[in-house]
Amino acid sequence: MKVLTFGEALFDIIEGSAHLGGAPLNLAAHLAKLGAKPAVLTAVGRDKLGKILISRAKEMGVDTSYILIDDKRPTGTVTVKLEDEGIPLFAINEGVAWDAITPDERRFEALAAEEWDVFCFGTLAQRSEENRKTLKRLLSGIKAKHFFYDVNLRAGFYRKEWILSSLEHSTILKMNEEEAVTISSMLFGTTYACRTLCRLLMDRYQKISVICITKGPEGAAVYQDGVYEEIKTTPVEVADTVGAGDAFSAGFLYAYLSGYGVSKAASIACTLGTYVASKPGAVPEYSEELMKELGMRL
Ligand SMILES: OC[C@H]1O[C@](O)(CO)[C@@H](O)[C@@H]1O
Repeated sequence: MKVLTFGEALFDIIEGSAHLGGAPLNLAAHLAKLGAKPAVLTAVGRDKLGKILISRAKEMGVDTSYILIDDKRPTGTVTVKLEDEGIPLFAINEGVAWDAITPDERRFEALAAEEWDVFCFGTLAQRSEENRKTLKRLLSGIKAKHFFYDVNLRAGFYRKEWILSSLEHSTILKMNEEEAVTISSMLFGTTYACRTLCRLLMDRYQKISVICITKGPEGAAVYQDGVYEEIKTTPVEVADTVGAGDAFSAGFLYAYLSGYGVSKAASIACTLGTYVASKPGAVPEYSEELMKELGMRL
């Protein structure tokens, strides 16, 4: 399974300790752990953190050949404050390496020459003009069976026009419950229930064939071919919810692209997302128990 993710790669500083982070990198790391072959198109600085990030990503089985090195900007960092129930508040530094993901012609050609199973992107990296340009080129130049858009809104770093153009290009859409409320009022001027929102989005965006909505401890919902289904998850004690959504995405994509139906894929995704919420950071080690469970279900 060949996956390309595009966007931020960084370190989350959660209560003083550094963890690998950035939704596209988290997603790739989980996909690699599950057995896919993910590559990340991002940028780090020519600094110590950048070196560590690349070597950790490599160790986990992520293809780092599209991680660009920026001579001027530092590797991205995010300070994460945890609110009640491990809900994170992000202070996302600006002017960092992943704000200028600008591959040269040779790299663009290499990316366009490959056949990807899925190309994954989000909203945050679109905060810079350089990245919006790169993304535009990728969305029209890359050969991928699926275009996975994780809405993943971060306060202060999204605009309606970026979301609308992202929706135009996606075939699989993922958001959480709060993002569903934002999207609903942004697009339709009112807060529709998730089921109605899914139907309206699919009527409007012909390319979208699957929508996932994560609901924290409640589990998730998945919508395909007019069928809306809710998947329950077993609640856990939460360490922090950082990266739980990214782990959900990885579990869903891995299972769905392996040929499982959307409800089974969403259930596996919930297992992985819940596990990540129970551990500090976005990409914790997998326990024996988790691997056994995934092994039995995949
Ligand atoms: O990508 C932006 C932020 O969101 C996360 O990916 C979690 O979903 C963090 O690791 C990162 O700081």
